[in-house]
Amino acid sequence: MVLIIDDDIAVQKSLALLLRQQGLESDTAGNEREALAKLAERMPDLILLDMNFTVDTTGADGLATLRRIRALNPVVPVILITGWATMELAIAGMKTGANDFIAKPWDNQHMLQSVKTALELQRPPATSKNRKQLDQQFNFEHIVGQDPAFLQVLETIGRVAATDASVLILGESGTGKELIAEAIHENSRRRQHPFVKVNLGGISTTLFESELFGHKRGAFTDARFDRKGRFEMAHTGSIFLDEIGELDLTSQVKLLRVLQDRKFEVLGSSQTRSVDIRLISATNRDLAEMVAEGNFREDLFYRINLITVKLPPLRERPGDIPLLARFYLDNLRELYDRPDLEISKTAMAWLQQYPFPGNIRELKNLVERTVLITPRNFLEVEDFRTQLSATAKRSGADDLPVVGSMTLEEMEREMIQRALDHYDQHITNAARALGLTRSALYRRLEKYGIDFER
Ligand SMILES: Nc1ncnc2c1ncn2[C@@H]1O[C@H](COP(=O)(O)OP(=O)(O)OP(=O)(O)O)[C@@H](O)[C@H]1O
Repeated sequence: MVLIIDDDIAVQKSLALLLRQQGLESDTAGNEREALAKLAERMPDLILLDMNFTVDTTGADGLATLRRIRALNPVVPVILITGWATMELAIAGMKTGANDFIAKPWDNQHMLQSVKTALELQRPPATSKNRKQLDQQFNFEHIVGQDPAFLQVLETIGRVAATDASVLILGESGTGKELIAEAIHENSRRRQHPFVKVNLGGISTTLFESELFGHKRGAFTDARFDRKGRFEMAHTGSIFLDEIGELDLTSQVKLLRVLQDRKFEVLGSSQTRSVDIRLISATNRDLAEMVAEGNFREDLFYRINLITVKLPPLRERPGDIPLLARFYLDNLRELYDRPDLEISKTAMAWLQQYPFPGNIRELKNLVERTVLITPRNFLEVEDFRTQLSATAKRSGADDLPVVGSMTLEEMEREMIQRALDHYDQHITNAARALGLTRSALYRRLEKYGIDFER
């Protein structure tokens, strides 16, 4: 049963009808006293609480009611309904332990999505499963790992995949955030629909709107054709916003608006469009710290992280290193038709103690490079070590310009240009060769004003 707390009878009725159409029973309360009496009688499965449910539009009563509900029951899911004007109250409500918030006027589909998600997530998480059990239940193909902390991640994403909950994936560069985002989509009921990836690190403020919302021909000087935005492409599917921590404050407001209302306008068109998406985002930045410093909007933070998943760095799960190394070796055996490829025991132990600052991506590259360069099939410690030091040596002292002839910045610019030329302007490859994330490379391209072909 869902308890609707609102003094507006029209709101009570329309919410009750919406829920009934989905087979959900509901009850209503017009004020706090009535609500608390009903809660004492029977605890509902979910509460919908209007933050402005008295004539006093400060909404302070909604917050006070939420506190009382939490004192009575710390776990019953509560979704706040709030006007744009009282958004800070919704944020205060999230801190007080609300599960989600919806802005008025709400979109019915978005409301139901939030209700169903809260109800589904309420089920107690299963006890820790081993990898085999997880594989029987979910599709985690191409994902290697059985370290307990990593299995916990797989268990969480398996459980939340079926809901429409927004998921925020945190982790250092190369820990597999994109792979995990894909797995969430693949295990969701949206799997037959698009999975659209957007790298927010590479998008300037001016490009942001046209990239995400699309534009009409003539919307601005360079808009020679109509362009479909990423949100529209992701309709009925999932949208993956990578490097969300790189987004500037202006773009954050625009993103919040569409996530809140599930509505947006194509640039150059006055028509409002509705969109049905599941949001997955990722970053290697400390978003909570960015919120504290005022560099990331708190309301956006709460909007994107109904569920947070933290991927452990590879050095914290050394037990997975041999599994990953063998996985990549198997792929290479097939790819290069070298069935006898093998990693010696000592080499495996050596790999296991290496800290891999670049995480899984670095391990993958190291295995690939070593296989390519080494003519023998039996790979020893020396073969791996040579590859590591070869990378280090390429920037070795002998080849460096004379002190005073170049600044560090000039060298950086030069190196970036060389990497782009070497890889025919392929950003991902150039970034990898430079040991940067794509977004870090984009930032530098902008900083140095280097032209590149997208
Ligand atoms: N558990 C895993 N099993 C197998 N391969 C993995 C695993 N995790 C990551 N990888 C591989 O490592 C590489 C890096 O992963 P991914 O791009 O998902 O990392 P990321 O955290 O999104 O990195 P960045 O923050 O730099 O964008 C990819 O080639 C991916 O396929």
